[in-house]
Amino acid sequence: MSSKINKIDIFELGEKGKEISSPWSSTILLVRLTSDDGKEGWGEAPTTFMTLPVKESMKEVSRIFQGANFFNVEKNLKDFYRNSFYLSRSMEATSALSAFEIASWDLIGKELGAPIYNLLGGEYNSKIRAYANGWYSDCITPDDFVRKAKDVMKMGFTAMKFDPFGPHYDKITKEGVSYARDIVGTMRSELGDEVDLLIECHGRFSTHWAIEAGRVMDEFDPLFIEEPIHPEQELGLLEFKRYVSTPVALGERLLNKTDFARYISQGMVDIIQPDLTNSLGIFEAKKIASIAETFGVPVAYHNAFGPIQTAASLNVDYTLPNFLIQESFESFWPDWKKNLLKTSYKLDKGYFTLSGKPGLGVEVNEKILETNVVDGMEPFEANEPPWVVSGTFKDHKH
Ligand SMILES: O=C(O)C(=O)C[C@H](O)[C@H](O)CO
Ligand SMILES: [Mg+2]
Repeated sequence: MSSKINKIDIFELGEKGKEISSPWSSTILLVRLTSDDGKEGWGEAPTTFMTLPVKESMKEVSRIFQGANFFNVEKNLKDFYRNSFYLSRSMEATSALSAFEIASWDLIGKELGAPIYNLLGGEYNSKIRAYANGWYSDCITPDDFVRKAKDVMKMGFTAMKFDPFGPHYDKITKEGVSYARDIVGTMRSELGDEVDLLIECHGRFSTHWAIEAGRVMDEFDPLFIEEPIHPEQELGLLEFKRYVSTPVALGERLLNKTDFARYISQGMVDIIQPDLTNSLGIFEAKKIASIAETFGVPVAYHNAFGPIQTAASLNVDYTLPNFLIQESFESFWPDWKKNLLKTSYKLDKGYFTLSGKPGLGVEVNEKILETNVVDGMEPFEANEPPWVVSGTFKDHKH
C-alpha cells in the first residue's frame, strides 16, 4: 500500500480579462499531490485578494509535505503549525495548508477505494440542500433582484443569498436601511413565504449600524443574517442579538476549531459557516461541526471558490447530523470553472449529490491545467471591493 507523497504541483488557474460574478475567486489555486504509486490527490486554496501570498505560502507547506505519509493528516498539520508560528492568525497560511489537507484525504480515499464521507462516519445525509449565491450581479433596485431571483427559482433552488446593502460600509444611512428593507420586502412578497432568503452583510458594518440594518429584516423571516458586523468587533454580536431575532450566521473568516469554540460557547453565533479551505480542511471541518453539535448549532459550510472546495465540503456535509444547507455558486460560474472537473458531483433542482467514487469523488480535467494557467493577482477594481458580487457596490442614485 502506498502512503508517501512523491511529487507536489501547484497550479494557479483563471481566465485573463473575463468578468465573473464572484471577482474574489477569479483565480483558483490547486495543489496536486502524487503518491509513490502514481495516485493523485487534489486540494484547493481560496484567494480573495491574496492569490500570490497564498501561492507562495503553498510552497512553504510543500517543504513539510514533500515525502510525508499522506495518511498522517494530524501529524503533517502539526508539523507545519510548529514551524508556521502565525498559523492561528494568518489566512494565507491556513488556506495554503487546507489545500494540502484536502488533497491528502483525496489520496487516502483513492488508496482505500472509498469516498471520503465513508471514512468520516458515513452517509447521514444522502442529498444536500443547496442555496444559490453569485446570481445577483448588477442588481441594484428591488425589481433587479426579483427579476433574477425568479430565474434562480426556475432552476429549482429553494433558497438564495444576497447582499442588499449597496455601497454602505461601516455605517448605513436611514435611507440606505429603508432601501435594503424594500429590496428584501419585495423579494419576500414577490417570491412567497416558501423560499428561504439569506441576508449577506459581508461583515461590512460597525455594531450600531449592523443593528439598524439587521432589525428591519426580522419581519421578512430570513433563514439567517450573515456576518452583520466587522469580524474584529466580535463582542458586538452579543449586542446585535439583543435587538435582532434573525439567526446570526458566520464563520468564513474563522481559521480553526478554537475560534469556533469561542464564538459558539459565548453565544455569538446561531449557525456556523466554516470555510474548510480557510480553516484547515476536511478533518478540522468535521471537528468544528462536532463542537457545534454539542451546542445544537447547525452547519452551513461557506463555499465561494471552486469545485474541489465544493466536493470537499459535500463529503463532510454527507456525514453531519447538524447539517443545515450548502452554499453554491456553481450555476453562475464562468465556463472555465465549470469545465475544471471531468467527473463531478451533481447539482440538480437545488440539491447536491456526490458520485460515490473514491476520495473527493471528482476527476480534474487535465486539459484545463494547460489552457487556463495564469500567474498573478486577481483584477483590482478601485471602486468596488473584490468581496461583493460584481456590479452591486453602488446605490440606486448612481
Ligand atoms: O459567499 C460568501 O458568503 C461571501 O461572503 C463571498 C465573499 O466575497 C468571499 O467569501 C470572499 O472570500
Ligand atoms: Mg459571506
